[in-house]
Amino acid sequence: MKKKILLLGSGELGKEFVIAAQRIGQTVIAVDSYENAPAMQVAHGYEVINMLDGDALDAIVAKHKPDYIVPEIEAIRTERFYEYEKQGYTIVPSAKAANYTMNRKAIRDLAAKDLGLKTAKYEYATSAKALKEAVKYVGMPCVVKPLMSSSGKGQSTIKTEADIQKAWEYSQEGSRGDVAEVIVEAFVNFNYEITLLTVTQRDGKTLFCPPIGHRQERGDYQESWQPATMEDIHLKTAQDMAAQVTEALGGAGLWGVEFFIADDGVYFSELSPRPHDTGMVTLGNTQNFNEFELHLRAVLGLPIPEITQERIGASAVILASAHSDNPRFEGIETVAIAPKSDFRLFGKPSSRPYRRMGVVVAYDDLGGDIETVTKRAKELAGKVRVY
Ligand SMILES: Nc1ncnc2c1ncn2[C@@H]1O[C@H](COP(=O)(O)OP(=O)(O)OP(=O)(O)O)[C@@H](O)[C@H]1O
Ligand SMILES: NCC(=O)N[C@@H]1O[C@H](COP(=O)([O-])[O-])[C@@H](O)[C@H]1O
Ligand SMILES: [Mg+2]
Repeated sequence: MKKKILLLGSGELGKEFVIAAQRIGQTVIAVDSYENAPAMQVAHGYEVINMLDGDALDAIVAKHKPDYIVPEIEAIRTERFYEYEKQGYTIVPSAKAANYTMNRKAIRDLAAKDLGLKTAKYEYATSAKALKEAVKYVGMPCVVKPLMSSSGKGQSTIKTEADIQKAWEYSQEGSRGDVAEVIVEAFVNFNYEITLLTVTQRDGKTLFCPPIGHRQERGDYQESWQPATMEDIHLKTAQDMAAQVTEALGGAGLWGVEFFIADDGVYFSELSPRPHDTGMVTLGNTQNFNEFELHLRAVLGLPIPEITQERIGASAVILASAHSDNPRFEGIETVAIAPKSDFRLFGKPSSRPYRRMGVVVAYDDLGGDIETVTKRAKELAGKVRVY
């Protein structure tokens, strides 16, 4: 069962996935747009290409003939995946899943229109003028996001009409790919938000991890914790929605399905067809298998007997404060000496303000206090300076 995996995207999430794959003897070729990306540092081989360039993608697929193609980022010419699937390649989780989730329009229309799931009221716009109309339709406050982006890039909130032009310009700076369109969503005044890690398997059985709570700033996650305290009825609703969306997209793998929980119920937000950044909390061994190991098992078609919560935990991000081509880390000792805590530094070769460079995980026994653990993770991460 030695398989070759072509990993498209080589950030921190890919790196942990490669480590999980290495541990059971799989071969991984890591791909990204720059050299020495985190996952490349632990893979068997690497390729540096622009993954939005379909011809460049075709060339490396033909060169490596992988058993599995595993997307890791949101900037890939995923239209080509349908062709690879026809040629007999396995795309993880499936060509449709990777293609639909790459573009907010495809996945939102599938969830809201085809499946009838509850989402924020939304509209699309292709110009500043159209944005103005769209804002009128969804109402203020509302959130603007490029159709192709992630980690909050190009995302802003419109509170008054004066914000509209700025929001359009900002969205165009943060957009990946050649798509100039944005989605405008009514602001959901949620009480809390969660990621529901969902595992679809080749045998058809879908498994759920305990829900992960998280807090976001600038559209990017700051802390996550597991388990999130939530009402059973909301969890059940979220699980039903996650099962529906993942089934409609098809394929085997781990998915990060995002929900907002508000007074009027559970809203589907979006999903990643791969390990989720907020799921890095599982690196604190909060579960019997972390999210990367689960993804790998599902990809390889290895059985997963059960998913159990082994302890409670939290993660908090370590962000850079400056641009550097040789980032330095200060304060790691403070984290290292703290009990029931651990950290990862991703090894990104350069930094820029707010770039995620590492993560602190803190944990406690089942029955411990999740708020205390989260506070500890956050305080420890705050002791690290990257510049
Ligand atoms: N309609 C909304 N109402 C309220 N808050 C929102 C809305 N849309 C997004 N947010 C906030 O912004 C965060 C990031 O949004 P979203 O997940 O859509 O962006 P993203 O760029 O895809 O991020 P990532 O790639 O990290 O998942 C959400 O987790 C939530 O906190
Ligand atoms: N929310 C998506 C997410 O967290 N993706 C993770 O961030 C990396 C890009 O980081 P970079 O922008 O610092 O290169 C991606 O490669 C992936 O691991
Ligand atoms: Mg998100």
